[in-house]
Amino acid sequence: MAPHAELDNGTAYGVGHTPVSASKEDVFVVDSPNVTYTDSEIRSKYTYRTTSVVRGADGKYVATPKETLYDFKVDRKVPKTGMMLVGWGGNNGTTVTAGIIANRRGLVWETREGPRAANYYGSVLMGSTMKLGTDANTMQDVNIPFHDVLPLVHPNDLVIGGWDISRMNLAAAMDRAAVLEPTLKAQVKKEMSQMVPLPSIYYPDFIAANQEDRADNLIPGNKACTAHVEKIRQDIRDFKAQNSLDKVIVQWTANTERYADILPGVNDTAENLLKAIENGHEEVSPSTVFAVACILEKVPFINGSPQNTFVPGAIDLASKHNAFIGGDDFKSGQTKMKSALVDFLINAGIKLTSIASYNHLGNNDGKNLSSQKQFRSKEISKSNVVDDMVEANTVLYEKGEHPDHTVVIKYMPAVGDNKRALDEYYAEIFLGGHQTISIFNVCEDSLLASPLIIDLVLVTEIMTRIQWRAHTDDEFKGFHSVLSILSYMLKAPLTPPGTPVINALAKQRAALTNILRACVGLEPESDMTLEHKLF
Ligand SMILES: NC(=O)c1ccc[n+]([C@@H]2O[C@H](COP(=O)([O-])OP(=O)(O)OC[C@H]3O[C@@H](n4cnc5c(N)ncnc54)[C@H](O)[C@@H]3O)[C@@H](O)[C@H]2O)c1
Ligand SMILES: O=P([O-])([O-])O[C@@H]1[C@@H](O)[C@H](O)[C@@H](O)[C@H](O)[C@@H]1O
Repeated sequence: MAPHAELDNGTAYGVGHTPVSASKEDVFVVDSPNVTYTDSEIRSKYTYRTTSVVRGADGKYVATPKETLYDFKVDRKVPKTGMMLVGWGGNNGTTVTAGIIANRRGLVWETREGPRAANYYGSVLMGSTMKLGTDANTMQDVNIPFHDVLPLVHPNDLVIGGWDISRMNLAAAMDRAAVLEPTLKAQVKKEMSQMVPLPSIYYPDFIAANQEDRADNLIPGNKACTAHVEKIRQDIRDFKAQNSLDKVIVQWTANTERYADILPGVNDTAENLLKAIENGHEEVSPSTVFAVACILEKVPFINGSPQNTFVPGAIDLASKHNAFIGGDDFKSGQTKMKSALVDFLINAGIKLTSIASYNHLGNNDGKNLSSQKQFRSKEISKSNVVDDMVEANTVLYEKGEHPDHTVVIKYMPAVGDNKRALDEYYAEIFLGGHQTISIFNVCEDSLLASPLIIDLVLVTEIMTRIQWRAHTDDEFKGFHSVLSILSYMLKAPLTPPGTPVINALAKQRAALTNILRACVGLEPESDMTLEHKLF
């Protein structure tokens, strides 16, 4: 094998060699002096290119191209991974569980439109592709399944468990959810009937009073306490041991809670939050107790609902423990469409002036959201999704100017999980004209959200196997504990304190794609295709 170029800090990279250890499962191998494969890891030396801008006294910007050298290291061993859902007995929890079982067993079931086979449509990792590069001979794009970019966990291999305040087993809860075809349910019923959610914590003031009738599977105590944190931690350890897992990822897919007040001395720092829990402070929510338990257990915790689970004290605690957290609020249908459409309109130079965003739905989530405090949490996450795109366009919008934006959600039991979203986008166009876009979008909410739960687990899990260092440093470390890379799947992306929130859907997907590409030494996806323009 050709000699390795020894780099200052002892990292060896091949020099013009053919990688010898890319495993047979790999769809591709990167042949570069900056990428080295061993049986246990992929190492890459990555040049991160940005543009640093300063504004001179004359008001002119000075843009300076900047290069930063990073080393990335990916652990290639795919761990046996558990996914524990808080709210496992809900519409999303039962649907994602049935969906993974159906895929694992390759099930086919009869429907009115004929037979349907299990799939992972709606998962960006399992259902989409990324451009690997250009065919050296035909000059055509070569695209690969997104899932193949790095050695990711396969959802079929996930071991699933979780908690619910309702004791209903997963088969009965699946019937209660009324999401799936009877012919599919019949095939997974037996296996799911053996799945029973662990008892959970229930602090009535945080979710709608109309949820009380399901609360029959409770850990004693109706406000935060250290015992609750320790019980959840023990549940996680027990689940991991009983299933011989290497890793566990926890997600909140329980009901939307009201916002917690941010109180100095209570939840503003890690120390105060732990003290508040010890003292049974009533402003600490169940979701924050779960987050604290996961952080202390160093198990990643993702919030799929819109409430402010990650109060400043929780973010501080995660950072101190180098524990991954991510959120908020799955971005499944109406908002996903909004983040793409607003991106398109504003970046086409069309001045969006109002967004009317209405929907009605009849599932239990909608029932919980019929309570004003819980709706307010959702209204915030559904409203803020346009802010970055508006603020970035100073040609269309004055500072502080933004489109009118209203969000309405109504509970209409008859339509069940099949939410009806009606949107109107109203914009100013050339020479005083207007464009009005009206959308009627039936979102089968749980069938749209479940693939996101899978993507969130798979991306979070690989992030626990990626380390980085500045090329001149000796020590590798993990990404920041707040996983903003998850933003594509979330309405209100949580980002490291002080960093910008990106909601534009295309940018979010590009960030996810290009960070994972960098970990195997590949340049960011470029649509310049100069090879097709300069000849
Ligand atoms: N498309 C979608 O379905 C979608 C999109 C974005 C966000 N969400 C959010 O995901 C969450 C779940 O949605 P869903 O449709 O599955 O709702 P759901 O009401 O069907 O399920 C929620 C489950 O959480 C349980 N629960 C409530 N409090 C709990 C606690 N403290 N501990 C454990 N379990 C608890 C409930 O018993 C219920 O089974 C909601 O907050 C919803 O706003 C859903
Ligand atoms: O993701 P999305 O379709 O924009 O938003 C949805 C809302 O429209 C719906 O009312 C709510 O019940 C779901 O939890 C979800 O938040």
